[in-house]
Amino acid sequence: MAPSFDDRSSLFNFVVRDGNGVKGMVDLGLSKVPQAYMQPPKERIDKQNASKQEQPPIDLSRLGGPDHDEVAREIVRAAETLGFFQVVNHGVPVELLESLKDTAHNFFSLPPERKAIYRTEVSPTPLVKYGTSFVPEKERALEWKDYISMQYTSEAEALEHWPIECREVALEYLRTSIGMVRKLLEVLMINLGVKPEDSKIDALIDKKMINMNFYPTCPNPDLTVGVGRHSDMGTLTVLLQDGIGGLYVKIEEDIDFGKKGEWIEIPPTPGALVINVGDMLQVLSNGKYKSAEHRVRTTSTKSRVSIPIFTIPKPTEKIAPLPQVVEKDGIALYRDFVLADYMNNFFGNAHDGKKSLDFAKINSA
Ligand SMILES: O=C(O)CCC(=O)C(=O)O
Ligand SMILES: [Fe+2]
Repeated sequence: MAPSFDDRSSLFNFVVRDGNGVKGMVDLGLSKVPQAYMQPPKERIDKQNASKQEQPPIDLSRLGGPDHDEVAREIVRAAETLGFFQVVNHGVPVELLESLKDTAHNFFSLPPERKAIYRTEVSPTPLVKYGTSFVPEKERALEWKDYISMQYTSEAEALEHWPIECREVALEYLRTSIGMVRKLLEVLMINLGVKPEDSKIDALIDKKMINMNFYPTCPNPDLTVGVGRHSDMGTLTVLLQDGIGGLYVKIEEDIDFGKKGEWIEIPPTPGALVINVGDMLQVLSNGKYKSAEHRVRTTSTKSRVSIPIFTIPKPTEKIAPLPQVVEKDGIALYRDFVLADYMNNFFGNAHDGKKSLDFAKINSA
């Protein structure tokens, strides 16, 4: 018999503990969203009143050519304002983007038992984690999302431990994206006055995680969120979204295309990848680059997939605003800390906008 989804603990057991996910619940047939997923009014996403980001994607093939400086300025400006931009000619083959989306759909169509072997409590490897929502134990309202997360340590370990259904395409995505991430970081670091030889880019992207997010169709998209307001904790995120849309970013400060505090949709753009600044880059740049607050809407018509690569410094890395920037600014806005401590705090709490950065903020600043 189907469990009663009106009762939070039986819902929790079915969706979270037994690994059926939101997908398992939706597959049983739902005419309305269970209470556990209903967001308070201030967290709901008003689709009607949000505008779309209209900036064309940045063409990365122009880096290193005669237009290099102009493209570099576009990248810097995007990182300093919205903290989100799209790129094309990024070096990741367009056919691979299609395979990634198909792979994500195929993976989440597997029977629940096949996915549930990767639940944190039982996963045969610490590198792979399958789950739902973000931190279900701590959330007042759950997020309408299932995910599989794959941590990269080496090719050999990925080939051995990542789920067989996704390992080849996920690895190829990582291999072909990382060069682009390095180039973007080079541009962003040089703009901060850091010499390329001092920029320690490898240390900033030492840890890499690929997630496949699955947002099943939802009977009440107006009451739920796919992902609640958050910023990403790492350095830069590369994100592939499909054609459905629903990714919204909060405008940090007045810019040509919007006012501070408004939410703007990053429109799906065929062949493009989305890039966003994470908390670590905001700290390193002493607040110049914006780790943007973002969230995801659900849809009633089609399930959506998105596939982010999170680049993160080494867990033992000491993070602090770069001396070159602090010297210029005359003040440090963030204290120094060890990355692992920041991560524990980030993954130990429900999503709450940019509150994660309070961990490092110097309040008197
Ligand atoms: O699904 C999306 O478009 C964004 C997902 C996201 O923000 C995340 O996984 O951190
Ligand atoms: Fe995110």
